Amino acid sequence: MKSKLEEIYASLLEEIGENPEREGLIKTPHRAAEAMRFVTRGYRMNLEDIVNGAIFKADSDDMVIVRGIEFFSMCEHHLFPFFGHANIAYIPDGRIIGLSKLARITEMFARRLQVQERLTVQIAEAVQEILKPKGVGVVLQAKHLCMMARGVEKKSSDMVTSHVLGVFRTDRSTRMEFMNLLDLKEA
Ligand SMILES: Nc1nc2c(ncn2[C@@H]2O[C@H](COP(=O)(O)OP(=O)(O)OP(=O)(O)O)[C@@H](O)[C@H]2O)c(=O)[nH]1
Ligand SMILES: [Zn+2]
Repeated sequence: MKSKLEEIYASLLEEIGENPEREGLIKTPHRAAEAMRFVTRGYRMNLEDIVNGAIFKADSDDMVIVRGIEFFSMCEHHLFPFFGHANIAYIPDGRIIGLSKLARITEMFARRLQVQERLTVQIAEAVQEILKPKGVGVVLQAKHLCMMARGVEKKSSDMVTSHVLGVFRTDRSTRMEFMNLLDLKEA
């Protein structure tokens, strides 16, 4: 039986003037539905499950930065992808988090309909909530297909957003250390 999403994609094909019965398109509603479920799977994830207790005691209070975490998200205005890299830093307060978990947190929020600004804030707040560090800084750099492939058609533009919490907000030198350690070239 066809899922609701498959039926919607079949109607969409008809609506744009295509024949959903032609050979190349027979399985398209099924594939498109699967793809849409994949790029929105973040709605079916939660923070506790993905962090899975991977928080460890540590004495250090030196800045930890994970740079260049790839992400793919979906612009909530056009349902077009935007994609790029996330950079996440924190200052530990007795605890550190498993390295992969910062990428998983990014994935959980990226795989939803988003605007880049909110994605940035949600990642920062999730790290703050689960780890309770002295501060968190997040910088995202991304290219938006809605701006490259349609609309104003600016292919080389990208968007940089940041959100900082705790000492990254109150202490300028911490913030500067973070920004200086980033290597923002191409999204
Ligand atoms: N701030 C922000 N804007 C976004 C993001 N993704 C897409 N947009 C913008 O959302 C806006 C929607 O504008 P509208 O005028 O309602 O829609 P539109 O007619 O399709 O706009 P154009 O893209 O200018 O053709 C556009 O300016 C997009 O570039 C995002 O992550 N953050
Ligand atoms: Zn868009």
